[in-house]
Amino acid sequence: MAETTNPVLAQLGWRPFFSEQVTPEQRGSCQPVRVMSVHRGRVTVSGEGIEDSISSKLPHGDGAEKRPTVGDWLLIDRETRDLVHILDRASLFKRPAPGDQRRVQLIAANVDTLFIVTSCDQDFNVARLERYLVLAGEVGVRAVVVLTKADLSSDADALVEAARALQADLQVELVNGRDPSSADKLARFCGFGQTVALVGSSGVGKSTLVNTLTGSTNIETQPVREDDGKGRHTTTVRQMHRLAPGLDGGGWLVDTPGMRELQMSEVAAGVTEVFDDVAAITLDCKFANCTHADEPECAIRAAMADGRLDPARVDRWRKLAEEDAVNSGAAALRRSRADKGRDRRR
Ligand SMILES: Nc1nc2c(ncn2[C@@H]2O[C@H](COP(=O)(O)OP(=O)(O)OP(=O)(O)O)[C@@H](O)[C@H]2O)c(=O)[nH]1
Ligand SMILES: [Zn+2]
Repeated sequence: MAETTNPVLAQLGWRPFFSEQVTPEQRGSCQPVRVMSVHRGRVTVSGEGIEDSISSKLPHGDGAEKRPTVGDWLLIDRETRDLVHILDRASLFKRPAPGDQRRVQLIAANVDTLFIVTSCDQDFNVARLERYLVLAGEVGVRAVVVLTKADLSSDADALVEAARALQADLQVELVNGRDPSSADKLARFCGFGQTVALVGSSGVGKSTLVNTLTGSTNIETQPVREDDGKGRHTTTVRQMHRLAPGLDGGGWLVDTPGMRELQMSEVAAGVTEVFDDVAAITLDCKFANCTHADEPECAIRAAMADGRLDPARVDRWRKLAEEDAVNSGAAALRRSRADKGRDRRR
């Protein structure tokens, strides 16, 4: 398809995964655009020769995942600019809708790399990093641990090692988020057509990093004027930021409140991926349903005893696996919340 070589689309992240989904009929009547931000009933989109706000209503079919979200690729009618189709997503961040656990809230689509941001000072926490790695594994994006505030720490190298030990071949970058030359270490993930997103606790330096990577002084003040479809102009905040041109012609950075708040939803696939070594050892337990507590011939206890497995790591694996089982039902989830509340009150 011609669009694969179109530089405007390529810069927006268009690639064979998307172009291959377009049928010959759609090629004639539709054009692909990427969602830059989402508002009530409307989305702002960018494509070849188009920067516009369009209705986010699909002609047929509804349901949670049938709504466009930030980062989505859409096919729109060349003439009417009506939304025709949402292309399958290469990756999708979602969570249970706040206040209604049965509904799904979409957060961002087609992210290539997730920056898991933590700082060298008080925030560094192995269990939290592991949770984010599980999330990245579940969504299917490449994870990069970004350790900020390198300039404030004297034992940063030890933290880098601790983070690297979490997963084979895990990328860990130590940066001073305020210093562009230091943040340049992240450039190889931010190149032409690439999309990155950040997660991490409050205060670890996400905004600082976003400002440095986009070459802007304040991301909060990048309004876009857009037509609300009724002839009025409203001012909204962009959710996909162009990365600094110095970073190889620019990729994209998704920064939305939903993304920042993201913790974990259901972690099924992810837990086994991050803890694949632990999962492999459980296969050697005598009983398939071993709880690794006091059963005879338990491979997990044996591995802890002879030093092959770190008991603290096994403990975290257990907690995540339990949470996983609980999360698989919304009712069960509410029960667990109630239990946790009760525990805290004890
Ligand atoms: N010395 C130093 N300070 C940093 C670095 N990164 C961030 N800071 C400072 O840490 C504080 C918090 O940084 P923010 O970028 O606001 O953190 P955040 O993660 O966006 O926090 P929320 O907006 O609450 O989510 C600010 O005072 C930053 O200037 C760094 O690499 N080195
Ligand atoms: Zn066992």
